[in-house]
Amino acid sequence: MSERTPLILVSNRGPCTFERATDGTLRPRRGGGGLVTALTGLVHHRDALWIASAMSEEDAEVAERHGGGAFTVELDDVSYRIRLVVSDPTAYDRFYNVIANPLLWFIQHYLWDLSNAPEIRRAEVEAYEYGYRVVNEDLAAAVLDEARAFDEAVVMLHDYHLYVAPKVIRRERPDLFLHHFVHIPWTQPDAWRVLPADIREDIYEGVLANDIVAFHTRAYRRNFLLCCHELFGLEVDMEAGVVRAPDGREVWVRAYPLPISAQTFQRTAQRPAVHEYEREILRRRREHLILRVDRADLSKNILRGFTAFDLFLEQHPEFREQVTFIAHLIPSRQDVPEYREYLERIEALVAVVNHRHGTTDWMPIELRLRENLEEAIAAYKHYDLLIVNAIWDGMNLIAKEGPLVNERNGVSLLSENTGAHEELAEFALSVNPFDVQEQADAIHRALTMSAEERAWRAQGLKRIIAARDPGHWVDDQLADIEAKRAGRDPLAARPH
Ligand SMILES: O=P(O)(O)OC[C@H]1O[C@@H](O)[C@H](O)[C@@H](O)[C@@H]1O
Repeated sequence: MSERTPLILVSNRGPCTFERATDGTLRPRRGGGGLVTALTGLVHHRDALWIASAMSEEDAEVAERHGGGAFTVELDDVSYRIRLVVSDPTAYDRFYNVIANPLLWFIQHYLWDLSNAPEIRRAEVEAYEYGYRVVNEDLAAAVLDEARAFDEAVVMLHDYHLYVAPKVIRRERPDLFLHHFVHIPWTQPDAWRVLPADIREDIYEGVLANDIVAFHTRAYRRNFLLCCHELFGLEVDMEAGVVRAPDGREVWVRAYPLPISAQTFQRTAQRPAVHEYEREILRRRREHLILRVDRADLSKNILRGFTAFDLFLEQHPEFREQVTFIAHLIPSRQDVPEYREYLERIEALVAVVNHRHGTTDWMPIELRLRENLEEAIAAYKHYDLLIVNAIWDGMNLIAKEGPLVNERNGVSLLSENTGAHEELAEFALSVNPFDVQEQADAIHRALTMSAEERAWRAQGLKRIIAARDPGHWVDDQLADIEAKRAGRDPLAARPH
């Protein structure tokens, strides 16, 4: 693919949201989450226009000021060319708070089993029709508008918010190359049966309108192929990773595990604000420091993590007053009732554990409910144990960021259901996210591990994490785009 082939990125959340400063001006603030990190790697690598939803009134105001067109934003030394798309607020609310989160997010993290899945009523069907589809059509319209200037372009769509947009784009512009990266797990066929058949079909038709569908791991890639075959009887080649779409086109299905940028992250870890927070941690730390950093999301399995810690303290009372568990939790999606309740349950459980084991001058769990990158990085540097016990997680970048900058040969407790586990299993302590006793035992093992084993594990993790950067991730995808455009055989392209 030529360096000059225009690249259009599309995602619901853009690189920043706008906030009103005290002087009344609108200032960009970097968006959180793995997706923004991943796409920033892409923007670093290639000139690209990034189309995203206006997620707040302030975003909409900025979009309006630019006449709905593209503009440039400078953020943390990166220059982004973005276009914010304003959708009808009611449609957007249905799209984000009824369909994308929770419905699709829950299905794709197995957060329901089929006995406690939600009732689908007219409200959900209408939210799909008049919310999810509408926002997808709005974003697709912006892509078509931007692509009008080009004879050819590659459109890279991202995540579960945009499953329908590709078919809207393809209908108008079959010549554009459509590549869709799904950053969250793809679950097995039965999980998708929660959706009414016509919605399920609409979603798969949408995703299969792409030329390439991409995931972080081979397991999600396999699940997607299985779904195409079992739910829709489509012809799939599991080995080559190819599915024949209903209209006869070949769709490639690929896995590209997302790396972090070691260089950029290490630079961020040297900011003066990080050093300031480190001093505070060093002043207050006990013998052992356990850390977790997560969005307060049900998929992150935060309650079971605290229960495991509770068990550990009960079974190993000699560790009381010796260990502190800092939990940096970023409140997220608070307009969705399940998320609000989850946060309440987290706070209640922390109060119980602290009450049960705490003493007058020791609080076992310290809950930090805020987003503060520098504070979190300071804690990364000084943990003895990092807990990542997600029920399911597309990749989980915390599992990579923490070990990269940690300075104490800290151990990683890592759920076997995270995408990162495919790469890091050898050097982490793998756990089953449901098995709280196993997690309690792993906490004990980590805190009593020999210095040699800790060093061996920590160095192994650092080596794997630093070996690849987002440039490789982007190059692999661009190489496959090139191969497919050139009509090459999928098996002859690089192995997946
Ligand atoms: O709802 P939000 O805050 O935009 O978060 C969405 C993102 O959440 C992140 O946790 C996921 O890794 C991304 O895949 C996803 O796009």
